[in-house]
Amino acid sequence: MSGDIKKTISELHIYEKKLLKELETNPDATPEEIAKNTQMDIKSVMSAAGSLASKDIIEVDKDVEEIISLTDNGSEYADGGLPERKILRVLSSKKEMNMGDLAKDADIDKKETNIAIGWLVRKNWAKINKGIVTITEHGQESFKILGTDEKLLKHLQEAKNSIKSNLPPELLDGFKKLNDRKNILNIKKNTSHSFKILDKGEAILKEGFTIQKQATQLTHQQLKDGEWKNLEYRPYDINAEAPKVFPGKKHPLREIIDEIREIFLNMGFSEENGSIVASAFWNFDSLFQPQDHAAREMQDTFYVKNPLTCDLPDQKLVDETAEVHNTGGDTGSTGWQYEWDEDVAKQTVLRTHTTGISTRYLYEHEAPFKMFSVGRVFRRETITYKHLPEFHQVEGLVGGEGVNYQNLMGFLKEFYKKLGFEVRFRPAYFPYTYLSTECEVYLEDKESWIELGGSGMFRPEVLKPLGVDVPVLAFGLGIERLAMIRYDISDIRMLYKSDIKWLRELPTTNGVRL
Ligand SMILES: N[C@@H](Cc1ccccc1)C(=O)O
Repeated sequence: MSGDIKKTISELHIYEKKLLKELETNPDATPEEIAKNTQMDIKSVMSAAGSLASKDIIEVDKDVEEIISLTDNGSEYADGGLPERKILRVLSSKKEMNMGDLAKDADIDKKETNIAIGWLVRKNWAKINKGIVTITEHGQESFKILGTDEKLLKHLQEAKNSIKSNLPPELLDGFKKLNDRKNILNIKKNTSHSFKILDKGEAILKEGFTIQKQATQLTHQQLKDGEWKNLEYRPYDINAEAPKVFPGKKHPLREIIDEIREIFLNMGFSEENGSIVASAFWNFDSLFQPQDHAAREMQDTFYVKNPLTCDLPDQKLVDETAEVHNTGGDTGSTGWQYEWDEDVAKQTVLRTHTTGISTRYLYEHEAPFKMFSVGRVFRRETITYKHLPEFHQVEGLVGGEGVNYQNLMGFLKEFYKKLGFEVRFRPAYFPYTYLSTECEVYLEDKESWIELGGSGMFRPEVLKPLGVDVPVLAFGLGIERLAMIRYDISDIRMLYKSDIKWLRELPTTNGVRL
């Protein structure tokens, strides 16, 4: 028991202790008095009391008092009498009268007269016949005796404010009568609290405690001079509500991009960047995309006006690219069998994929290759829940002796696994790869597979002109769709909406709401 009490004491807040001590010396103190004596504000007193009550240390009683006073109308009745009394008074000397005269003599208005007469008739103090009112014998006898309602009127007029529970019991009946009539009484409710120490509170007081400010922080000095040993410590309240704070944080899309970059860097890839404005040569021709390919048509590609054209790379590369397009050169292919047009290759485009970075990288570097790049790409797409005209891709390639299609599947599987996705592969077609494959992931709520990106082994028609004679695997994967699944959003546009509520509430990848 004593152990329990000690534990309870150690968990008491300083306000609770102050309140308890005050009640010990001043058991009947009101909350206001306690507030004054302990120099707490009334709110703290009440919350400390509530807290003590919840631990069965004290009891909090609530008392509601009804304070009764007279309205102006009620005051008038107290002075001059109730309307029915006035009428009875007039009738007692005149015996019978018509209603109009009665109202005039009694000095009350018609409506009140009617009500009062109705009341007198019901009590058998008066009778009415064809508009003539007469007093009964019973009325004659009793008109001088005041009713309890009239006595209460007098009482209230003298007392001004009366507490209902203090009224003389014989007047309570009068209260009911007056309260049933409108506009005579004002009733105000006053709530007051009183406290009572319970057994557990007594035990705590018996055990004794000091009221000491509880320490929440230690100073260097307190540690040094040993004062920390004498301090009373404020216990932790792990249930206390903490304010929500929303400090700045990375945009979810940026976060997933950085995570992707980290995965590739960890897998030994080096990072490359390119410009979003590119020549058709790098974006299409270097990838053996025929110059009449559908993707180059206006509905898919944004062509740039300024600069309208780009310089082509050095002539040897241009010539070999042209040759491959026209005849296949010495790649074993027949090419596209047309007249490759330099002017088409010079056009400026907003890159439609990041794969142009890959061909350029292969041209500018020596094998072995292991490179990735993250960037924005642009396509004239109709906006839907899974399509945006501008989105991010992560592009990558691995090239060297012995690199093969199985390695490609291995890299992709590994990459998606690290991000937390299970993917499936299906055969696909790209003009620049063979074999080619597309990765897909299942969307639960749409009940469909969604394409995440393409990949394949670069064709000799691509590699030869670039001067590469080792096999190269390559991939280009969409990022927004991954973000959609990761953040469980059903519409890709959410990523660009700047919906501050969503951005704030969304936990960061490591689960912290930061
Ligand atoms: N460029 C393709 C993806 C891809 C990259 C590399 C090789 C094969 C396919 C796309 O944007 O969909």
